[in-house]
Amino acid sequence: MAEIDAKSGYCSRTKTFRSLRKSLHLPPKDLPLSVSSYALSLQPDNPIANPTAMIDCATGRRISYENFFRQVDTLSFHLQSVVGVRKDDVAFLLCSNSVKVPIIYFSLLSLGAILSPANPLSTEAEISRLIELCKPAVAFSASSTSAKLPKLRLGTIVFDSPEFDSAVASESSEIDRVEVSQSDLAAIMYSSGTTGRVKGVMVTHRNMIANTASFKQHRSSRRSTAPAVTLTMVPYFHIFGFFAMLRAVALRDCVVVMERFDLTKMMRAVDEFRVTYLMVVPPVVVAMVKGDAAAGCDLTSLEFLGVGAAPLGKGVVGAFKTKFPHVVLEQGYGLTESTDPSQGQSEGLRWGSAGKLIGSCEVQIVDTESGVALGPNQRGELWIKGPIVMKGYLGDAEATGATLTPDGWLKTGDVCYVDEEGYFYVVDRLKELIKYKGYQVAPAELEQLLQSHPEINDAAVIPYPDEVAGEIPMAFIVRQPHGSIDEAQVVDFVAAQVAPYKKIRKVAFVNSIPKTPAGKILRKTLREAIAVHSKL
Ligand SMILES: CC(C)(COP(=O)(O)OP(=O)(O)OC[C@H]1O[C@@H](n2cnc3c(N)ncnc32)[C@H](O)[C@@H]1OP(=O)(O)O)[C@@H](O)C(=O)NCCC(=O)NCCSC(=O)/C=C/c1ccc(O)cc1
Repeated sequence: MAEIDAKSGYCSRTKTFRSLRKSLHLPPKDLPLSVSSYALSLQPDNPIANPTAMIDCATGRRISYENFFRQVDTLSFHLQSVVGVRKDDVAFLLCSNSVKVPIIYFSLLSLGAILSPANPLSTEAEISRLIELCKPAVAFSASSTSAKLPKLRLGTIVFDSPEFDSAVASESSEIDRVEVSQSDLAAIMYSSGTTGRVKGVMVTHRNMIANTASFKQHRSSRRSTAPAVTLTMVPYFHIFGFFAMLRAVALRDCVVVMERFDLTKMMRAVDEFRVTYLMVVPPVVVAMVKGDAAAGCDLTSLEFLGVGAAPLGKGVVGAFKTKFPHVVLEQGYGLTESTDPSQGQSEGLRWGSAGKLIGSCEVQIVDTESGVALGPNQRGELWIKGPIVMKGYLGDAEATGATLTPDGWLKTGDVCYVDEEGYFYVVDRLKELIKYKGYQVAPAELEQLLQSHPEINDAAVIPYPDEVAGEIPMAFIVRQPHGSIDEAQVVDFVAAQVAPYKKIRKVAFVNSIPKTPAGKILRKTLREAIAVHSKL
């Protein structure tokens, strides 16, 4: 069609950018299919039959694919026949990375149960807010975190227990077949979206199938015949790590599971297990570039570094390329609400770009003032449409309506532009969010806590640039007239009530907080003041 520019994908008639990649090869929409069945159906396509499914990075223990599938089946049988898990039951998961987590995820998905994973470092108060949202029937937890969970209808399964081990090792029979539609919910993931309060993102099986299909298409350009080995240190309780693991299993990679990030151990694991793919967040790239943790390690197996969840500075990209010239560094762009709409391309990468739009999707760049859709090289809010876009926020019609348009566009809250060759660039953020080490921190949540302190009259929280973490939460505090609260007391007060990544890490005392006449905090004014101050 002449109205679509072949280089940028921009359609002058609809004012949208179309994907320049092949359409995704997706199963018919109305075919009953869970993402677990879809993932397993892709496996035989892999020309390199990889026998090992998982390696526990800490112990070197291996689980073969044969054993992995057997354990998934046995656990599914146990969950269905002993625990009583049924289709559409929500399973709340409080698990750090472990080789058992993929087994739990695949079992639950095959039963049509809905996964709802959360950060195990969350406090009891944070967890009870999530539980209120997703109303789980059952939970999975490590023994160290199970006390933070309330009593649930089908109880809590402690996965580092002898009972769990015997449940996955016992004899099992076929499960009662469960028909899962692609439009059914596969997961409820947590995000603060473009505003403060935590929301449950409804991710469907179709969303996950589309994401996996896109990844498979992307991978087909790989030339090496060595077995693909993916090391995942990013947590499986967020969409980035979840998908890194799911897609690696779908492509029959060997997955090296790292529970807790440690740079030296990660480098040694790349060497020892001949890792080809490493999925990381920007602070890890910064650490790889700076230190000498790679000294003495043979990293020649490493082909690809996938970076997501937060922006990566140009300087870091350059330094990485100098230090690891044989490794392709690809930045992707993704959010929980849309999985990943763009992926880097190994051929012709652009510095600072998050790659090109995946197949079967379209985007618009919308002027934030006028609402008019813009063309190539113009900056505006990124809107996305396609099979990867979430169903909405659980039980929150207001937030869903503010984020999804009636004709299916997802407003991302990110300011982007698409260049004349169809490359994406993320340049700013409209949403009120802090990205600490790739984790989302909602300023409004911290402000609410601060404002509850008797010695604090008013408070505002903004992102403060940090070389290692990307951004840290900084609080501006107005003391009560006779209040004497100091920096350490502010930090400790918040730290006692939130997961460690949400801690306030910098404090300034001010006389007033700049606000609009309607009382909305002018965070931009505070951010600009900080920018000027830090240049002095
Ligand atoms: C490896 C990191 C970068 C660094 O690890 P760390 O330094 O050990 O710190 P932690 O983050 O594990 O822990 C945070 C804090 O909690 C502390 N902590 C730790 N475990 C404990 C403990 N058991 N007791 C008490 N304190 C503790 C820990 O010490 C630390 O404190 P501090 O040093 O003060 O920051 C880690 O932060 C990390 O994995 N971050 C990734 C977060 C993440 O996955 N985000 C993705 C969100 S989803 C998304 O954006 C999607 C994007 C996407 C993009 C592209 C796509 O293609 C698709 C999708």
